[in-house]
Amino acid sequence: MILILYKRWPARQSRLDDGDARASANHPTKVVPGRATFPQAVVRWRRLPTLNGRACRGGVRWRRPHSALTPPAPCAAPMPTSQFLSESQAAAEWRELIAQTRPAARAVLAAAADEQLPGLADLFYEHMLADPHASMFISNEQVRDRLHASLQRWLAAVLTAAADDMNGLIALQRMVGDVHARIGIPVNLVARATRRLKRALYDALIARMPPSDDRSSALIYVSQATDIALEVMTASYSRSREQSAKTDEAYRLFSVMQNVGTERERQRAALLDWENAFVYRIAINAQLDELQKMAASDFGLWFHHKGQPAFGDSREAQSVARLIVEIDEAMDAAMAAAAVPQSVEPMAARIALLNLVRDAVGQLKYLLGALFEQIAELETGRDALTHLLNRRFIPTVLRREVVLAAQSRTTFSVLMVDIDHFKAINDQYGHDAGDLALQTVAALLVHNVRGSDYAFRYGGEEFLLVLVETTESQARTIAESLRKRVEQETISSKSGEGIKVTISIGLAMHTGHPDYERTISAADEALYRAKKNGRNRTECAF
Ligand SMILES: Nc1nc2c(ncn2[C@@H]2O[C@H](COP(=O)(O)OP(=O)(O)OP(=O)(O)O)[C@@H](O)[C@H]2O)c(=O)[nH]1
Repeated sequence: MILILYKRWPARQSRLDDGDARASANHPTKVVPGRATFPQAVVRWRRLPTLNGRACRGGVRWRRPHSALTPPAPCAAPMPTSQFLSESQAAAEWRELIAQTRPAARAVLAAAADEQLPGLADLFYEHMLADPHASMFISNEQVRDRLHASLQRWLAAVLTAAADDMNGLIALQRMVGDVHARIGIPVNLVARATRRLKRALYDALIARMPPSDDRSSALIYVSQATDIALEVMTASYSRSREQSAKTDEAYRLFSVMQNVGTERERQRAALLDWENAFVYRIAINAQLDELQKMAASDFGLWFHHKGQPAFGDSREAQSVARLIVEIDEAMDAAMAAAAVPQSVEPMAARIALLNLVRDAVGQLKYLLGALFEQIAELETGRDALTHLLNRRFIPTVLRREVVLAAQSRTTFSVLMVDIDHFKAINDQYGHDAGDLALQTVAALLVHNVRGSDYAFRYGGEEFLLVLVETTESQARTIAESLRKRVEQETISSKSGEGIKVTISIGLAMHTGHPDYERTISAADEALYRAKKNGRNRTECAF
């Protein structure tokens, strides 16, 4: 494992402490019906479970669910779970392994964990850094500063795992897999380096223990426990990679897709043409075998060759494919029935077919509309209200910026911006005024950063800015100038009232760590402090 683990979360007070209703599970953030809200923004601050006190000493903490950054695409085909051991199976297997491991073997493993870890971590990273692909992501300095200690913590957790600690242990493996996926460390490389690690551990145990049942038990534990850990990691790595591949692809489509509107009209018309021809032939009592199959129609061909690849493996696309097959099968069945003399009353069979086809085509029209709507959103790739970039592209952009920063030896900053007391603006002036405030702040943000920077709508009244190639002091200056610029603005409501808004900003620098989520988390923590310390201010994570 490259093991870029998260630092222990600082035990911080919950947003409940400052009387913030949105932090309360009993007071979930309101969603404005029919408004440009984000599904992710609905659950903005939530209680995260602890990793058995390891990852979160404070017991619980409140934070925005960053994992939602890579949105749970409703369209994503789930990873076939049978390919991977499920986490509960893995936990059960691990518990059983612990129960079967002899106490003396466990004691030796714990001692080995204590003594051997630094050497083992050296060996692991030596191997990793020899690989040109991995070394692109992990500089020696980073390994020394952060990753070395993370790997040691992981190895200690695996070697000294306790049965009652299983949820945390499994969650740890899942998190490592996710982090590897975000950074782009290939799973085969991790598996290879882990083999080296295992080999070294075997050697250490063999040197430490004479041949005995205890030694065998310790060796079996090392072998099986690392395998289970790796399997959980790999499953979560694969899911994350699949998801990010979809988002990258969406970004690519967003960049290159043209004429979605024209295509939508063309295919709607093709579907209608087919339906009209079908109804006409039924009406004139034409032979059923003269009817064109849906799969062979203009629409069917287009969907098979172009639509399906463009829409991906979404549920809607799968439903379209299924309906096309169902229509054609119903036509085959009706033809077969008509061919058998006196088997069915011919008119009844035709009417049954007509009803089925009309119903299926109705569904197809609806599904087609939904699919094109999704693609149209991709085409713009922008939030409809503010015209800022859609937050789903944050991982794609930040992954690239991490690589560019490493190549050019520069850094970038992340600003988490949140409008203060925005709910009060909605309440006092109405949601139209709230929308106008959002648009105004968004425009001010975009127009007061460089063209090379990125501005995303992150949640309801929250924005994320990425300032490329900026130093700490430049980022601080830009953040403050944005804050002041918004403070100076007066927004005119429809009723002519002047609305004043302020923003709070959390600022974090990319530190060279390849996991961009760390930077977002740091900016998020800083924003939390800015809110807590009075709002209309910038707080830095450094
Ligand atoms: N008008 C409008 N309101 C929105 C939109 N999206 C979210 N909101 C509202 O934004 C408000 C955010 O309120 P809170 O999360 O309590 O935050 P706040 O009032 O800004 O308080 P602080 O952030 O703590 O200063 C909620 O009332 C949401 O309903 C939108 O697209 N348009």
